Amino acid sequence: MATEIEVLGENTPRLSDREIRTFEEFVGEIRKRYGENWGFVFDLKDNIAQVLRCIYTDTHHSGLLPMRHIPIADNLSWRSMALSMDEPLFFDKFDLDDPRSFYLQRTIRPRQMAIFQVRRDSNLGLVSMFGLNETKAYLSQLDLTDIQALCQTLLPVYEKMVWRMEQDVLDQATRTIRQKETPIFITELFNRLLESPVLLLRRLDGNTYQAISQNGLEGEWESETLLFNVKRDKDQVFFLSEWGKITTSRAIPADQKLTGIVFKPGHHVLLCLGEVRLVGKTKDNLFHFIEQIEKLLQQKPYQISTLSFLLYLQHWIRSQERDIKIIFQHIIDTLVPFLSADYGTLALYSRERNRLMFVSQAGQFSNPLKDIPLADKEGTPTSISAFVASENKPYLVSDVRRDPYYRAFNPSIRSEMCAPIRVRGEVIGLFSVSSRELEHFSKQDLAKLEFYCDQIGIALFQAGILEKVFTETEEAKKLDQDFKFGFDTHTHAAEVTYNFGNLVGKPTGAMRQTFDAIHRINGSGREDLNVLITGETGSGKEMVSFALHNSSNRGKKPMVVTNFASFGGDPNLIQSELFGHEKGSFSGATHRRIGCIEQAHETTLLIDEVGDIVPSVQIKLLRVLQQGNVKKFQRLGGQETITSNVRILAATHQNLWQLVKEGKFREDLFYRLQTLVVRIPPLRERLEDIPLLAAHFSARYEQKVPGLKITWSNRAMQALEGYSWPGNVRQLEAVINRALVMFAEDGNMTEAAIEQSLAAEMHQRGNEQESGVGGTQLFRQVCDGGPNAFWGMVQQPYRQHEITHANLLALVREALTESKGSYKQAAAMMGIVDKDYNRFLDFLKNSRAKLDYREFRR
Ligand SMILES: Nc1ncnc2c1ncn2[C@@H]1O[C@H](COP(=O)(O)OP(=O)(O)OP(=O)(O)O)[C@@H](O)[C@H]1O
Repeated sequence: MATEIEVLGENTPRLSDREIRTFEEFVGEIRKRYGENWGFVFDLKDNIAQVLRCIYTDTHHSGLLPMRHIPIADNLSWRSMALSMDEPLFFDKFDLDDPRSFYLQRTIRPRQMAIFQVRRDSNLGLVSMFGLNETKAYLSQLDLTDIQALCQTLLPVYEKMVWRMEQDVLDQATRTIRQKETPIFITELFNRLLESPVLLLRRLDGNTYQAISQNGLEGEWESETLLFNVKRDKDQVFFLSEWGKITTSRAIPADQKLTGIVFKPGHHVLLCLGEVRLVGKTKDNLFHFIEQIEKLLQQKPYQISTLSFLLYLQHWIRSQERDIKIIFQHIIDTLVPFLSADYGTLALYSRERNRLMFVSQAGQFSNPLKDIPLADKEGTPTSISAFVASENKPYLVSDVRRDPYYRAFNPSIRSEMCAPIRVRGEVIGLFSVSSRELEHFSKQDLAKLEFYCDQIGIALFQAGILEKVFTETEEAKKLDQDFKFGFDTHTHAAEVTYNFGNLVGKPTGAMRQTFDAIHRINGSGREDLNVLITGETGSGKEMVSFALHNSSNRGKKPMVVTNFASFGGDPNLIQSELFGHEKGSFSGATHRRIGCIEQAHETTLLIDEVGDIVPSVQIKLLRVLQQGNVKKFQRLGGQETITSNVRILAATHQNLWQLVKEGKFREDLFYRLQTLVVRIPPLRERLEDIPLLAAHFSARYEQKVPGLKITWSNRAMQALEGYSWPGNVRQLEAVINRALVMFAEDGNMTEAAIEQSLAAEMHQRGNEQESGVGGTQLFRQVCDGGPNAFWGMVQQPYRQHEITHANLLALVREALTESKGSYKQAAAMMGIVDKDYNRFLDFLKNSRAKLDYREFRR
């Protein structure tokens, strides 16, 4: 018998001749093998509307199907049931009176029914077979397996159809959303989703409602007054159990039940006319929509917002845009807020390399986008995403601190979920989202995430840009290698090549220009150019120098650092520091000394606080800087010409131009240094970096205290973000460390711990300004500290910037006050033994802390 095929349903996409032929061949093959008496129905799963759409049936048996679509829900119908199963569903003696047969017309009485799944990862649709002849039709278990396999030949058509159908719905909705006001869009959307006429009402007061939009309803439904009782079912759905007074220009058809959904917290009511059953995924989706809509409707004027997430997702994927990074960024930007997550990442999985490439991120945090292997040497997954990639299953983590695969990058993250993006069953990527809240995501959220990932997979496949994804990401990865800013706190630290050292900063934030500058300088390969690094004290100038040095050809040798702030403006000392001196070249020059330019042969020299070099030495430095990398000079008091191949970097916290204007800095040297400038913004201009820095310092601290796991409360982080940080990153580090040592119990960083540490900080800074009180305290501590306490309690912390110059001055002032101007006695009080007395004086001199003793002789 010739097979005729009919397309059913208005919203069903049209089929090409080739697709029709595929179905015909399938039907022909089954009839050939199993007899002529089979009728067929082909259903497709519509993810957006959450219904089964009948796409074909053979004409002969078209009476089997009603035109309306079947909601996908357990036990609602045999077909929706079969959709949720892995195995074919088979009835030898089919019972037409079972309520689950509701969607089959009673005019035809099939004896047998078999429903098969067409599946890739999840079921895309069904093939139903109805045996109409009592005697002939019979299928064995073996036959079922055979037919199930045969059904897979339809897979390409099903995949294409799913795609086209979604396109179609989304296209229409996208057009609507662009053209119309939100209420109209909402009613259209619900009308489409629920396949029921809908009415959107706004509460005026009490129980008076006004209709603001309607769809699928005939007649006018204006300014209605409505009384209704809502019934709340156990899952929080509100149904209208009874209409109050409602005026319409048309009567409500008697055979239609009325159902309503009340928006939470409820200034709006969406009424659906007809039988709307909310079950399974449909309900989840609707809830999500309802919440979004409620938010949307509260805004004035009504505006389009995240409600359209799916539409925009599809829109971006189907647009002419072929830059995968842009597409991914749009996907993730849309979905992260929609999933009420604080952060999300999208990674690609390269099977050949067995690595994950993180390509986009969105949300409140930022992490270097890395390329990491799937497992470490022991075979343990390197992250939650890696675990999901290897298992090919979604994964929900309610508390990341208890998860073996979680790798912290931000201390505020508490829960996470991740799902694979698959194309033809193979994992090609991972989408993970995280939150600051414990147990933030539910199983339903995970199901949603999986659903979105399925959409992304289908879309990428259909858009035919997957190959491009991989090649482009490889290229991007090469570029990213140079941009490996940031840090990593735990095990995959070894993975990161710190071309920029441990320089932490949000690549998209205020540090962007600094990173760009470093990147450009590194990329230029011009190591003969002078680089000046500017930034306030503690902002990270030394770290930037290390970043420049480490990534240069000279990076294998250690960088030499000199700081002129400690030379008290003494020209001999400064010159000697730079060029070295011969024995006896000036009083105190008891030995030959090798200067730092010479020490830095074949490596880099950082001249810190270059603004502190006195003008008489500036001219000599200028001559050196003019020479290119190979410097020729003589030691102080020497005749021999020394050659050193050195790259010089200079840093300053001062405004050099101001010094030029004041006559303290040579203009020619100023211009020479200005060739390339890397500016580091103060921390107060990049508060977005604080969470990253906090995580970085916490991780460092954790390494020092085995077993300690530091946790951050949101409010603690906010307290950090609320301070102005005059001492920049160094001060932040000090505040965090102090809070950890003194105020945080078991590593719990609370707001109180931060507040206390900040209070101590402010107290100390206040003392510094008064230059005295802090000194008294420090002096007492040193005196009580026993022999040699001075070196450990003062000299070392001063060098490490843990105590400031003002603190040191205050200490010396206090010591001299106590000793009435005697340095000898002051030294003894502070535990300095005789043989170290000169060392003590030298230290004070070099630190510009050797005060005139005469002031204290009273
Ligand atoms: N971007 C950053 N990432 C991580 N740590 C940083 C960063 N910037 C600064 N730090 C930390 O802050 C401290 C001060 O940094 P650094 O010594 O580089 O500042 P500086 O500008 O050279 O200070 P100064 O002007 O006092 O010499 C260091 O201990 C470093 O660990």
